[in-house]
Amino acid sequence: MSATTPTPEALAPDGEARAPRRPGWHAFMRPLALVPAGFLLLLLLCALFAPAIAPHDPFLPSIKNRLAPPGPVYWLGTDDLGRDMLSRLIFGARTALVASFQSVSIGLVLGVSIGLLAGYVGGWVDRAAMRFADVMQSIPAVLLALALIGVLGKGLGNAMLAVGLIFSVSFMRITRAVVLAEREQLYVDAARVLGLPPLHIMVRQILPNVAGPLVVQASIALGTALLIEAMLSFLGVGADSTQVSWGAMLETARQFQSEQPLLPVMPGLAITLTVLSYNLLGDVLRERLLPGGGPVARVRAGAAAASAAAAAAVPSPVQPEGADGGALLQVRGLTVMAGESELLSGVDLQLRRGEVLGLVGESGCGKSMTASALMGLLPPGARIGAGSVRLGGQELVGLPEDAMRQIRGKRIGMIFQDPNAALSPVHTIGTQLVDAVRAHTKVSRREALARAVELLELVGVPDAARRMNDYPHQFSGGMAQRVVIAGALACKPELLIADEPTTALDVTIQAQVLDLLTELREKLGMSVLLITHDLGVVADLCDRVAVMYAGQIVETGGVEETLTTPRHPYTAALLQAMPRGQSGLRSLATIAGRVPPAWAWPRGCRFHPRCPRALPACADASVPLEHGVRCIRAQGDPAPAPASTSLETAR
Ligand SMILES: Nc1ncnc2c1ncn2[C@@H]1O[C@H](COP(=O)(O)OP(=O)(O)OP(=O)(O)O)[C@@H](O)[C@H]1O
Repeated sequence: MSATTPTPEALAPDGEARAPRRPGWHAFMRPLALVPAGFLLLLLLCALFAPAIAPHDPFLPSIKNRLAPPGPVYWLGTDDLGRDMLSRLIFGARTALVASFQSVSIGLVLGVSIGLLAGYVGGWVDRAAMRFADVMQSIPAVLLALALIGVLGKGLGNAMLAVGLIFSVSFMRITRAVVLAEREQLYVDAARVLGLPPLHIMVRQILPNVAGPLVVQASIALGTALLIEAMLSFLGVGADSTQVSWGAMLETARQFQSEQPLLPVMPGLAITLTVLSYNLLGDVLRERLLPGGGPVARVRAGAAAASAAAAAAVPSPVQPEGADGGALLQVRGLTVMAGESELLSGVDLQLRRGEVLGLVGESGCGKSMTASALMGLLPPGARIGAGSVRLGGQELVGLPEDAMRQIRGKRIGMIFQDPNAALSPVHTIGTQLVDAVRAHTKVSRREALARAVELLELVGVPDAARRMNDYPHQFSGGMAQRVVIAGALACKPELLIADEPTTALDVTIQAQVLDLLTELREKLGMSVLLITHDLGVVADLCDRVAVMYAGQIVETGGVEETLTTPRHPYTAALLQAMPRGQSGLRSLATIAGRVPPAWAWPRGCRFHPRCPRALPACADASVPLEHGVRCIRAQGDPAPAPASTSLETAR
């Protein structure tokens, strides 16, 4: 791999990735959608312009014309008090729409707020919300509405408040379910890594994903609300005599149906057609907006940015370095626990300014856990048991969350393995980069936009200004990773943690992204902690390497000496297990066995059960890391483990 100037990948010209096919808004051009949409539009117009449209005063009685059949003056006839049925229907549309929108809005505001909080915070808040929802849903909606009206008093406003409370339960459940799924997504981790506050993450990152299901549910709820309003007005606890309600018109019609059989037809039809229209429209929206056919439908196919962390537009002040000997990052004895298990045991790392340190090891060795501990973003259940993490002399372990949020993104940036998952699918790249820039920097939106374009240019995204308006799914994997890197650099962090930044990418693109990292490190002078499985990448990019096994650093040193004369048998085994271009059809060496789980780290040297050079003493007591190696043979006998190789071979 050569460190050449990054070029946009050839596989996807201009970085374009084709978006998955999905039904467009032309879905609304079908009769199934046009007819209900047209009907609802007509209703809306009636509601808005009722006084202008209605031919008569809907409240003006005319006893001499009572129960008149349809005719040239009263097109739809009159009711028992001689009031014009057509005018009452038109005014009834106003009541129906206001009441249903009012209750659905109440339901949405309440349900979405509680659902967001319950899903995101979890714990007792979630349990309390769910038990409350269970109780509410075990009672039939109309009974509950009647009970609430009993407490709140009669009247359409109270009736709709009651209905809104009932609806809030279903909105809450939907929101919570989506939040539970979304909060585990990498783009949410990415937002945390940026140092964005929880409210911002909930509202700006997660909430847009709930929009599709909510719109569908709301359209169905509008129909239900209208039915409940009609029912309550029919029972005499909804609309009063100053309002016209289709439900109340039906009640009157019931009483005088024997004298005027046409009386219930029009209000009945109005209710039926409106509810049907809401439901048909809900079906079209479902097809358009929900997974399997919608914009929110996991269109992650190629995004990657808002992730990383980063902050201030100017380099943040570095604390006095004191005893850290010029190191930017100094990790000492870092131990991470989950219950009784040690996931990391006394990890020591040191990273100088402008240096690239590779952290390597098999899957399950603790590389990502180390990165999470450095960022102060351990998964639930894991905690720091001991040790210290100093960044530019400032201790990070034990720092309050607010202070840590100022470090994340601002002084430490992070990029992730899967660029497609690291970006929010519902925001443009421009919005996400602007958020990244403004997370820690007080700049205007215009300045942040200019900086975002600069960042995209810096990471080699062609036609940067135009691409600001694109969504993540419109970027290829390599381009998406460039956007993620741009997000991570938004505030010029001193340290960039790159957690397997190329694993999810095509081989040809991997080289370009690695070249980009090399170039950026030279240009910006930042330190990089590069987590990888690939010793070839380490040989290419890193100055020093730390080899990790079973939650411990087992060997650390300069890249050249460590990869050419490994001293720990595990490093030697990793090198032997590397595929080499010139090896022809030679079968690949593997390391026998697998990394044990954290609760079963072996006694003594943790690698001894898999080590070809193990001595009986290796199982006796744990081995300290001395002179950069954690092996009693290497410490007693300076001869390297048998895997000497040249750096060129490693590459
Ligand atoms: N949330 C968690 N709770 C408890 N143990 C965990 C948790 N996450 C990871 N572990 C354990 O911690 C150890 C280290 O895992 P980690 O993900 O850091 O390994 P890794 O080297 O980064 O692997 P990979 O390369 O696959 O990402 C493993 O034994 C893993 O099972």
